[in-house]
Amino acid sequence: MTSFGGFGSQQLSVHPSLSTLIPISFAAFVLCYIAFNLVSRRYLRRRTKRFPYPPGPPSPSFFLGHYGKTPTRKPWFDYMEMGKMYGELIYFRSLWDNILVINSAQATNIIMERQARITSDRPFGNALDRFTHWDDQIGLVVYSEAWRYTRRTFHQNFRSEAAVKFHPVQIEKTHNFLRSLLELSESPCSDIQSHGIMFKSVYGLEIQSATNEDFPKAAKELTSLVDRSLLPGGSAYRSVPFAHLLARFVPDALSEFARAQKRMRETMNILREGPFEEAVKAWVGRSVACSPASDTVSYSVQMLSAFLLPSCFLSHSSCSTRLASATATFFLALMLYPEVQSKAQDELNRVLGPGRVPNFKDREYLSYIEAIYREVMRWHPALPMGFPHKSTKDMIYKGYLIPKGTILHVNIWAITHDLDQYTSPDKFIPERYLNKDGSFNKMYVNINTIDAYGYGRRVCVGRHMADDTLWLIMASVLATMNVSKVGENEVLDIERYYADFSLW
Ligand code: HEM
Repeated sequence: MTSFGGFGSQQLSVHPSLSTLIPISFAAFVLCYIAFNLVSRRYLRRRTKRFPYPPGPPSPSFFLGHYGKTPTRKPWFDYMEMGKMYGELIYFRSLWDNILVINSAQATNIIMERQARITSDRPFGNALDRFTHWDDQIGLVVYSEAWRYTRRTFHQNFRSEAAVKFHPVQIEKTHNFLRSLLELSESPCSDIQSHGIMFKSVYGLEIQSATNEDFPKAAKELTSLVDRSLLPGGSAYRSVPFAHLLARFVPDALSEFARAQKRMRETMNILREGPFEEAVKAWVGRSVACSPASDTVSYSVQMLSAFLLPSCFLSHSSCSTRLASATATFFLALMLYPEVQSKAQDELNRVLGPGRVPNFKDREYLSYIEAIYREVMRWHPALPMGFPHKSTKDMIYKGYLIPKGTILHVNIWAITHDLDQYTSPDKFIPERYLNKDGSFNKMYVNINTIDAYGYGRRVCVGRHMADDTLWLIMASVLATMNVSKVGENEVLDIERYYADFSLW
């Protein structure tokens, strides 16, 4: 009988070590998983004999689909361009995610609004999402009882009539913003002020204080991390099996992926715990100045039975970045279209008299300012590809099958720049929202006509507050100052600053 020793020494040289075996078996498992998914897709495709999938670009790789090949820099332009070849729907696969980009208002209305019952899920909720705590944020959480509960409470506090309680905070912060602009402060004013409105409205916190200025910084950082995953194909890597184990156990030095996911988890922790704890501390110690915001905090303390505020928090913070982005668009428009500014100031002088800063009661009398706000939202929508939705049932649209589980992206930019709907869509023309006599066209009164806020049951739940904030900022700036470019190179600088806000 061969001795273990002799055989063993031979064994060592022939068999791979454990450190080789682990990655090989991991790779084998991933390949089997992909193969299984592709075979089951092929089987499922039998259903499409009657109804084909919508058209889309041919897949560059059998296994990966378009993984790693989807556009990431201002992709809304690419999908608009592709629309010339494929039409209003563009369908493709990234790993095993079926992805549909919707380029038209009509398809959006039918798929996202009329079929909202089955298109309101989000493509998150897997193990990696749980690791990074994505799954407990209202904007990312799957369509579930938890989402319904959070959304209902959010809606109660932010619906049109309730959002009125934020007016004093909005006025205070907007006036601070005007002051800092007038003092020609070097600080990135609109960013700080919009974060200020969000933090003070919800938590009663002053972000200028040394103790909590980390929050807006963390919020901005997180937004940039999350935003890329919201693009078509941007989240396919998140459902790779064991990705969460890589993120959790692989040392940061060995993997950029693990480092980024851990950073995301830490940032999410700062944001979901910190501001709420500070607000409760301040509330208990009565050190928060009595403001309408305190109502929200005291209400939230009562509702603490669940994850309520922490789960809303990411959306608050990332959405203050949207406010900053819309404000930057407004300044860009004033610089590029001085005649718009003159017309708005004529209206303010006529309706309010010279020198008076407008307030919310004046809004209905200021049609041109209203039109400027609407045009800002159309011209450069702050989230041009919206947030991804996911379908929970098969559906048929114009003879095409959109299978259950498809990730749906509306190209908001394509809709707000559709030549059939808007003449010269790349130009900033507030008059498109006005009647011939200068009054505001009633067709656009409903806030739901603003595409920038998204669609269906996941439509932006903070839109009334955003709407009030942006209108007030725009009206107040126009009433108190002239915005113009100083030299020829200035526009370039401003555009870089603006690009920073819009992240892509
Ligand atoms: C210019 C300002 C803003 C824009 C353009 C904007 C846009 C959007 C969009 C496009 C979505 C995704 C809708 C969809 O899935 O179809 C969204 C979701 C959301 N927004 Fe906003 N938003 C803004 C400001 C705000 C503010 C100020 C708040 C909070 C007060 C807020 C809270 C939310 C929340 C919580 C969601 C997730 C809703 C859900 O998934 O059920 N947003 N927003």
